Amino acid sequence: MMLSASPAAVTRSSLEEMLDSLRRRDEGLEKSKDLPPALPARPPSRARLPSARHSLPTDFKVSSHGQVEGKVETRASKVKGDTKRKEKELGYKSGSFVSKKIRKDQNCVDCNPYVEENNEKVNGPIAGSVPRGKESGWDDNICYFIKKRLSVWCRLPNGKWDLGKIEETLGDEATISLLSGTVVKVSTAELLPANPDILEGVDDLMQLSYLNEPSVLHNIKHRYAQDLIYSKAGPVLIAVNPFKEIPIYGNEILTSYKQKAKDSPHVYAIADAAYNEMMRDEKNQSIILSGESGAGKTETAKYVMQYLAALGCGNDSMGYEILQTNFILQAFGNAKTSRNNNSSRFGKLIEIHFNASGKIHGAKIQTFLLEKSRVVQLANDERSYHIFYQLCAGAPSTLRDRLNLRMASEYKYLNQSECLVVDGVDDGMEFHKLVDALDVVQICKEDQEQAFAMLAAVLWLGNISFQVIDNENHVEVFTNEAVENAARLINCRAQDLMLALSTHKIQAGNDFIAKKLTMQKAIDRRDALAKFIYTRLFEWLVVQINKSVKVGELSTGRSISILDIYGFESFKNNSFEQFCINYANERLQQHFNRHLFKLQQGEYEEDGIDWTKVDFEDNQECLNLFEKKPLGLLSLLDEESNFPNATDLTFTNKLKQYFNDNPCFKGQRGRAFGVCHYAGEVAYDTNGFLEKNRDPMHSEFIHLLSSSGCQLPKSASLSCQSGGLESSMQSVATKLKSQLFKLMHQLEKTTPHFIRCIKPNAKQFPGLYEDDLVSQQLQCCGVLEVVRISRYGYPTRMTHQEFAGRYGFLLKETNLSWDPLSMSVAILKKINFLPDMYEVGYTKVYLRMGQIERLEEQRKQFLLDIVEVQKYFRGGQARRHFRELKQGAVILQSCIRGENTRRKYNHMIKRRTTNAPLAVDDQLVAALYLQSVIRGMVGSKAVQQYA
Ligand SMILES: Nc1ncnc2c1ncn2[C@@H]1O[C@H](COP(=O)(O)OP(=O)(O)OP(=O)(O)O)[C@@H](O)[C@H]1O
Repeated sequence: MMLSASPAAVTRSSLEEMLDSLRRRDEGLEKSKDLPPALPARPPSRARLPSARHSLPTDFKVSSHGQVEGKVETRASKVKGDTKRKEKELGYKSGSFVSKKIRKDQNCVDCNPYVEENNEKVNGPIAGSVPRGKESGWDDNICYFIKKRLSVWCRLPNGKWDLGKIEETLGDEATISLLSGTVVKVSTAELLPANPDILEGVDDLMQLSYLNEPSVLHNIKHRYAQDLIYSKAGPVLIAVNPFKEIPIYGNEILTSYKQKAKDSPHVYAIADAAYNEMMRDEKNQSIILSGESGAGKTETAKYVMQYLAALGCGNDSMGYEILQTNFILQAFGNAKTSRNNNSSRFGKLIEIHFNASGKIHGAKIQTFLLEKSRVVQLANDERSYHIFYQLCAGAPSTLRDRLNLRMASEYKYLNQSECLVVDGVDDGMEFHKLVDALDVVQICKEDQEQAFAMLAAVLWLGNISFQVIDNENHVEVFTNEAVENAARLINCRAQDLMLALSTHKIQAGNDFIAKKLTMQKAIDRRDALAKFIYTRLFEWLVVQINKSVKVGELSTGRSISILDIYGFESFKNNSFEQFCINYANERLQQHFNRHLFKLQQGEYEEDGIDWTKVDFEDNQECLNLFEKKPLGLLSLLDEESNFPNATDLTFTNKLKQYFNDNPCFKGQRGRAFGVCHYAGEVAYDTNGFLEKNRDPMHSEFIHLLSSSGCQLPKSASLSCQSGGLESSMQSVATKLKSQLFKLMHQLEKTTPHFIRCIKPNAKQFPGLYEDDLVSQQLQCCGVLEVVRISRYGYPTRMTHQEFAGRYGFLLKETNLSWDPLSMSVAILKKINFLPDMYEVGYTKVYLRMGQIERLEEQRKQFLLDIVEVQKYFRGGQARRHFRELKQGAVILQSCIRGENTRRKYNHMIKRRTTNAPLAVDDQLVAALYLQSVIRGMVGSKAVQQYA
């Protein structure tokens, strides 16, 4: 279908008539509104229709797919000047929580994973985003509050917000009596309106009349104090970590969300929404968890999976198997850090696939960049991966003997940080649970034992030491049980292992000669082998799990992906690992921004919706700092890593030279530099950056492992030699970047659902809510802006084709000549939506939060009514059919009986003509014959009458 319109059309089409009448109705409704003066006015009725306010461009066309063809001038360009002026007039002011950072020309074309798909949409309208005129109403509101002496939030000199009542004002100074009884004098600029008591602790921040930093913080705090850890910020679920068990999970609660008996914010509700949307639209969904380290992402992801497993429990064992994979990956990929006792040290995307009837029929797990250095090097008070401690504490004696296993305290890789246990965790018990989980995902006992042998080999490698043998600090391996055990577990000759650890092969002509390594190089070599074995073991495990949970062909259009990556980290000393983790978080933040701010607002403008932009903290500039080619942190890091004489210091100096003027970069003394991330500034020490980025794959290792008599190390080396060779040549940073780009492409094909996990305190204590910490996290994820966009925005967007197709039958009369846009308008008119609740764009219908449910409800009811009518109709039809059959049967029977009797009669007549005497029987038969003939005649007469 092609639709074109000309603003200059003289005759009014029926569509225009309809649009006008709809607008007149909306205006009528609007006038009747009686809003209290003190509350900020709802956005004035914006149920505008394109023809009423925006003339369609002359070359405007809608394709059959509902896409705008031709150039549509965006409203942004038209209103930009106006709004700037308006902003000035209204004295728009950005508070700390709603700080604005708008940057132009921020997308680096060759560094953007989205560029191919929608460059114009993302870059175009947003670059010059305009502050909202509407939100500047704070000033007016506070004047009203001051006049009426109402409750206000007041920022004290220490920066904290407190609730109080305005006693009096003198010029720009207000005297406030705080709830504690203290009276303070502050500038009126430090006051913000407080919400009425009735709005205390609302489920959804969208319900707050006054949306400001202290109100949001207070609302979440109030709920947290009552163990209500979940709140909504429009479409985003906010989950505050309780750091204690609370009875809000389990089968009973799960069932009430499943049956829609409960609808308060909950992780189950998000999972339910994703599931229903997937089943309704046959579109892949994603649930994206973000938040700082220790904020609760992994725990929340587990509850999502638990819910989905319960919903899609067609193949019971599959749901259970998928849940068990969590346990295995946590054992091998999580560790105690100073911020979180169970911190994920890898990123994970799990796709759960469903069949047409909504039952789980398989899954696929992808992991990203495991933190390798943790295997060999630990910060104080931190642990290596849980699995090492679990194995040492829980392995049964037979296994211990076979692996020559000792206590964790006897291994240097584990005892260096002097932290061997985690409070409240029994590693021995965890080991048994792990073995059960490995059984569930069908990893055979033989493979399990090989995996444990590799772990033990890593531990023994750490105990290998070297002795200096000459003046040049060249070393040899110190022969002790560590070498023997490590070699035995890898299943290679001890001599070969010693050579691989202490020598470097150099080609001389056609021969190779072994050159002794120096002490540091040998230690690095040993650690590199341990890291290599561990990472290959981790990868092998993921492959085995995937084999186990994959069932046949994975479906398209019916999957839910759950993304849980390591949270943003900022320590006192931040190294290459934090650099990578924080870069990954920047990418994820951009995905969040893109979906909740950029795409949505861009779409409104393109589609002619009357929309005033909400600004947000865009992290594109920081991403550019990382990704830009050739001058970005990652490119320069790669360049220096390939340069033989480069050092960490030359790398840092290069950064300082190139990025001196970049506002996201902060040059620091020596080998340090800082990056202004979306979540705050982080100082990185580049010590070890180049080596960690190169992550060299020594040929000696491949040689050593491929000679192993065990399958697992052998296959690890083979995978490196074949398919993995190219990727093993890539630097860590490049690998991470391409993994993240691939991930973003994948996520782009899904409908995202966001969960923002918040860490209420750094001590991991239950019940402790630190305002500053929470405020900073909410600020990072732009909670206020999300709520604002949601409050005034339209989460449901459907093309006119889809809308007309789905709801067109609700119209009593339709005109076949109507195009989908006319149908959409007619439907909206019929449904009687409030004026604020929808917008009609050039290509789509836009509905506010909650409206689609209303429409769906009406659709459902209508369908039920139709079924009811159909039921009566079909019943009547079936009854009539039955009667017809019955009558037919009677007629048929009477005909057959008549025929039979006629035959008998003829037979009797024949006997009479031959003068044969009539027997008594024959007399009886004759009487019966006469009777039946008469009955037959009466019956057919009745039937004829009835028919
Ligand atoms: N809903 C919850 N109920 C009870 N405790 C929780 C909940 N969410 C998190 N926790 C507690 O907080 C700890 C940290 O949570 P989690 O490991 O999920 O954080 P994370 O955000 O994944 O951190 P990282 O990025 O370091 O992996 C958990 O080990 C658990 O003790």
